[in-house]
Amino acid sequence: MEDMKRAVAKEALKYVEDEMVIGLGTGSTTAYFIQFLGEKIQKGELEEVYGVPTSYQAKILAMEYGVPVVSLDQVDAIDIAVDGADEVDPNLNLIKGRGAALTMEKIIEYRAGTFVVLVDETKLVEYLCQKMPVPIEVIPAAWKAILEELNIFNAEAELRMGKKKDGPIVTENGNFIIDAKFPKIEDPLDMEIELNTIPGVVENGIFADIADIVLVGTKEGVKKMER
Ligand SMILES: O=C[C@H](O)[C@H](O)[C@H](O)COP(=O)(O)O
Repeated sequence: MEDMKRAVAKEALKYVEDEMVIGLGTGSTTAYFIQFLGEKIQKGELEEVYGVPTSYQAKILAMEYGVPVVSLDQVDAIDIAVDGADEVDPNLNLIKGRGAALTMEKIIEYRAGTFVVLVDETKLVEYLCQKMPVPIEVIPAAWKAILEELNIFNAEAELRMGKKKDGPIVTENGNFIIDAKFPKIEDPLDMEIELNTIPGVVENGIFADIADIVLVGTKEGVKKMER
């Protein structure tokens, strides 16, 4: 599994050129990309490249490996964004947010000239929500009302609890996460928009029609899916 993650991360470097502003995703797969990117910059093989992190994890890794970091409000445009995903359907719609960074990820990746997604083959599904729930970032005061509202969609939904923290996890924006397992998402774009109309929802982890390229790590090597 780690070999597949490393392989897709290496492949993603081929899309990076001098003077690019790069959206730096969150998660274990993108961590390799940030590492390899930093190593290339340190060797002088890439120049004038800047990273816009989607989370503290991405920022800390970028600092550790020597990728110059800038914030979204310091750049005019993002040339490319690179990030992992929890599920990818045949039309390159995604579920993201296992790491609770979905809101900043979507803000940055929506704006990227090219959005490259890095996954291993276990993330490929026939339809969204086949295996993974949709993470939904919510305003803390609204969590219970939103949980109840999700019953309309027949979702099995729960508040995400901390592992090394008592009580719910708190996102980098100061919000809670609800993980909602829907029976089957027939129309990802429709569902993405509908969930965001619920008052108190900040953003949800369906990324419909955003990914341009998906690099899939398989036992036979890296495969490319493109829209
Ligand atoms: O919030 C986290 C992100 O959406 C991650 O990019 C996603 O969960 C994939 O992470 P990983 O590469 O560790 O499977």
